Amino acid sequence: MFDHPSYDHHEGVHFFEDERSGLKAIIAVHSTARGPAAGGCRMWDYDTGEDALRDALRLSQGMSFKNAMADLPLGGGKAVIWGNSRTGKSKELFEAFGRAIESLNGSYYTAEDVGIDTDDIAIVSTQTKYVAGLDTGAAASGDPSPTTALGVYRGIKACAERAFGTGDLSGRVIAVQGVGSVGGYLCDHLANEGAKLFIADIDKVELEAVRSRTGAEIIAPESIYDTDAEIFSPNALGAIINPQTLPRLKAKVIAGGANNQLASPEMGFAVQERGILYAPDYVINGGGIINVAAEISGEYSRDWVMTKLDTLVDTLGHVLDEALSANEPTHLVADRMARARIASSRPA
Ligand SMILES: NC(=O)c1ccc[n+]([C@@H]2O[C@H](COP(=O)([O-])OP(=O)(O)OC[C@H]3O[C@@H](n4cnc5c(N)ncnc54)[C@H](O)[C@@H]3O)[C@@H](O)[C@H]2O)c1
Repeated sequence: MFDHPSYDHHEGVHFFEDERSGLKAIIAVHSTARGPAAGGCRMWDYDTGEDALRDALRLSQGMSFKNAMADLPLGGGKAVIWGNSRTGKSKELFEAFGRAIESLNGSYYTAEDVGIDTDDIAIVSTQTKYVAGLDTGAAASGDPSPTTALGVYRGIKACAERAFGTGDLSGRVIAVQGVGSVGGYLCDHLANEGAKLFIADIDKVELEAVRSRTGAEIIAPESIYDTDAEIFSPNALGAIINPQTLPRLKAKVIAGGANNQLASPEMGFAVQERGILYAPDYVINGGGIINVAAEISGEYSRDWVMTKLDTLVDTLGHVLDEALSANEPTHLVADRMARARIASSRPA
């Protein structure tokens, strides 16, 4: 574990198996320097346990950085459940997962991520109080996706302002990869402002729903990288900016909600070399965790969430401006800022 390429001084990496329900889960706690680790749970049918581990390690580190950049009193962690979210869910599985979280005594809070919905989280909450993203309850914050999407939309405008001289998106051609929870809400915002949308997804039902709401044009999933778009917005899975896809992109901006968009840090340099402005994913997609943090605080306030979102958009602007003026890749500037924020919170 200590030599794993994605291991970054994680405080704890926990493996859980429950034979009765079939649960196989990994909970990675990257840092609790700023507060309890918080980050969603992803359910995915990984090819190997190694793939699941790599995802848990990378996503949890991303959460530390994300929570720091959103200026939240939270550390970073993430859970992955190894299984098919369409066929592998059961009450027993999420109860076992809830017990796993409870056994960590509050060092990790969970919520929704890919493959997990509010019904699943409600079952988890019967076994542990270290859970957020609930639909009901005194401080319930519900689905974080609309707030994530709002932050991504505002972040895209901040990028457009720097790349095109105006944040106005009317008439801008935008390719959106993934129109699930975040991508779907995002398309609504973009279409409302008059952007011309191309959308791709492997889920035909979601695609059709978004097309009929927004008038977007549907593109085959593999062709989205070749679309003649000014902005590319990834809102599906990670590692989609890689040596195979980057040369195909025509966009001047990459800005979307997906986690871990760069296949490797080197891709951040390659993106800059191509003259593309990249919004670091864990900065632009911090809206959802802000919404979740309001729930964890025990007293949900929409005003507090919106104020934090304003600050987040400003922080993204600082990252972009610093990178542009120092001629540095944006991911490097964001990483430096995030690590400095975490280090300054660590008890002496
Ligand atoms: N939900 C949130 O609040 C939140 C917050 C921060 C980051 N994120 C990240 O945003 C991304 C999307 O999250 P979500 O909650 O919308 O998940 P989701 O499961 O609702 O949506 C993901 C969509 O991507 C599609 N997809 C999968 N593979 C694809 C492919 N090869 N090409 C095109 N589309 C594909 C899926 O069919 C699905 O519609 C994830 O990377 C997630 O980690 C989500």
